[in-house]
Amino acid sequence: MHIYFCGSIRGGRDDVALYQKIVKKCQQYGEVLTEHVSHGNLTEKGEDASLQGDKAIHNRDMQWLEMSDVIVAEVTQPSLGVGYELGRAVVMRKKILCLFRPSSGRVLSAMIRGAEDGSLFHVRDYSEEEVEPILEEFFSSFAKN
Ligand SMILES: O=c1[nH]c(=O)n([C@H]2C[C@H](O)[C@@H](COP(=O)(O)O)O2)cc1CO
Repeated sequence: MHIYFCGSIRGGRDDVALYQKIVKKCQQYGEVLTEHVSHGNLTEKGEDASLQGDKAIHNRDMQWLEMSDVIVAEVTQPSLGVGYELGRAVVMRKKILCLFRPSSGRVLSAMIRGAEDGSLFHVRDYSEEEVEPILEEFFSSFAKN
């Protein structure tokens, strides 16, 4: 299974430790194409785009999104890139799980919360210690479909 993980990069790296936990768990179920999003040494400047530029990052990520069977997004730290990826994934009719931590004090965008449709687009509120069981539940339901 190909898994596309979305997490904030230029939107801010506050949750990178949590991204690592999510990616590690997802790797029990398949190949995470965007493992770099969870790397501790990736700063909010983003990947080194000096050679090919942001267009190369965008085009590679859109190819990976097309290849993916499932999208897992940590959406607590707001990120334009993650919002864009999710919008594109909806058009591609991918199965999507968005994870949000209300303990952050933030209120999730209506464009994400309101996209929940009970079949392809799922939004789960969670606290950090629940993340692994939530992913287990999500991937086991995915295997049945
Ligand atoms: O260097 C990058 N590499 C990359 O893969 N992305 C993708 C993956 C992330 O899920 C998402 C983060 O977007 P943003 O940088 O706007 O927070 O965009 C984004 C950047 C920088 O915008």
